[in-house]
Amino acid sequence: MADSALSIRTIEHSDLRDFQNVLAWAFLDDPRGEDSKWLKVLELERAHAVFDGDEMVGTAGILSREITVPGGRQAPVGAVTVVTVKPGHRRRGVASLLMKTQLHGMHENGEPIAILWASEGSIYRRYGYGEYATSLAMLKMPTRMAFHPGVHVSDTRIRQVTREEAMPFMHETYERVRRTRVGWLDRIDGTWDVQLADRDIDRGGLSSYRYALHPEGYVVFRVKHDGDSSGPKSELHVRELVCETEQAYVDLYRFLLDMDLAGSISFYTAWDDPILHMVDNPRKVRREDADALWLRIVDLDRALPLRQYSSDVDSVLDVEDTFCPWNSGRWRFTVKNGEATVARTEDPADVTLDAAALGSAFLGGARLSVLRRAHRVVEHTPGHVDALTIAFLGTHYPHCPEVF
Ligand SMILES: CC(=O)SCCNC(=O)CCNC(=O)[C@H](O)C(C)(C)COP(=O)(O)OP(=O)(O)OC[C@H]1O[C@@H](n2cnc3c(N)ncnc32)[C@H](O)[C@@H]1OP(=O)(O)O
Repeated sequence: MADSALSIRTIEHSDLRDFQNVLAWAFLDDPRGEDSKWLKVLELERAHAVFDGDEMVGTAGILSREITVPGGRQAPVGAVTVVTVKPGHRRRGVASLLMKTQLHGMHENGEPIAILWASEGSIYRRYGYGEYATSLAMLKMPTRMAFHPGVHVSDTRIRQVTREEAMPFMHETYERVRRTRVGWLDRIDGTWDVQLADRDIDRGGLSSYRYALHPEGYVVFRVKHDGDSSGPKSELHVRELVCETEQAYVDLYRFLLDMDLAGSISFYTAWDDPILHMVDNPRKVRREDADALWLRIVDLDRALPLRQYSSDVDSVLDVEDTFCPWNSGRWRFTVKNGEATVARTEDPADVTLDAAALGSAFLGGARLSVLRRAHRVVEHTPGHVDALTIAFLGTHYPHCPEVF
């Protein structure tokens, strides 16, 4: 429950200095004033601040984006960002007030889905966000690994070019590719500036970005220079690898693996990145998994029909949602030929689950059958959880390649 001394409103241009100070201090960062890269994408009319009297003590923003959902469709999504509370004002309901204002506002605007990257794993489930809506694999591999004999590398020439030369091609390629990848987002010019920010302060001690183009894809990476008397062993840190064809993916990986003076490659990539099956010795690829997007179904009856499903089902879902109570209660969820309809019903429930569980499963990330084993989903009619699990799964794991 929020402290009654608190008030909340959207921000104006004159609030930006305080807004940036609060978020910098909350993230243990240096305030950057006008230099903050987040200014390039912040939508003032969707950014909220909480005040204790005249003092700004909390911030949060929503970015109006589009996400690719199963079936290759695009759905509007509120990308929640810069949720911060000034040190000294925590644990008195500031973040909860921000979350409630955002989600109720999205409901009134008819925006069906919210997504975020969580700074800590214990914050967002209470607000109905589901973990592992998309996952990440953090891969580290030695260069010069051979491919499995069946992997064909083409003789296409890959060109390393300047940022200015690369940008137009990258914009066009990304725009086509993101429409085919579940979990990928659209980008405006400001998004590119944030995602590929390349000032000294953005580099974390690594080199500036390098850009390499293939006719059907591109790779962006930084270099961490390293080496000793045994020879050079610089690290290539891949920022994004975006390809329209599988051949380009193979060719660009080969380009990186064959880079002279480099000893290893690191890449935060899709959970099911095919590289593990491309190389001759998959154990040489060290892999650590992490949650990526957390997803919140804001309006269940608007959100569920937005995507396509893998098989037919007909189940009554009893949904628990105290934070967004308009979703609570029983819904008949029917899929025919991949298309879903959702309607209120008085029929008995086949499955009970909460909003966060539904959010985890929505893109085909977490499996409802696994959530049942975790006691997050309860089956009342045998067979329904398995049927729903299969309906929600896609051919690939969902993946979101950018942190916003
Ligand atoms: C999408 C993003 O922007 S992710 C970035 C999130 N921001 C940060 O990590 C910056 C540093 N942290 C902060 O600014 C703050 O601690 C926040 C935003 C995480 C939480 O703000 P607060 O105003 O303290 O949260 P609030 O008081 O509303 O807490 C609500 C509940 O969540 C719990 N909670 C809040 N933060 C945390 C946390 N980091 N770990 C565990 N529990 C937490 C509270 O204990 C409380 O639980 P209760 O309802 O059972 O009493």
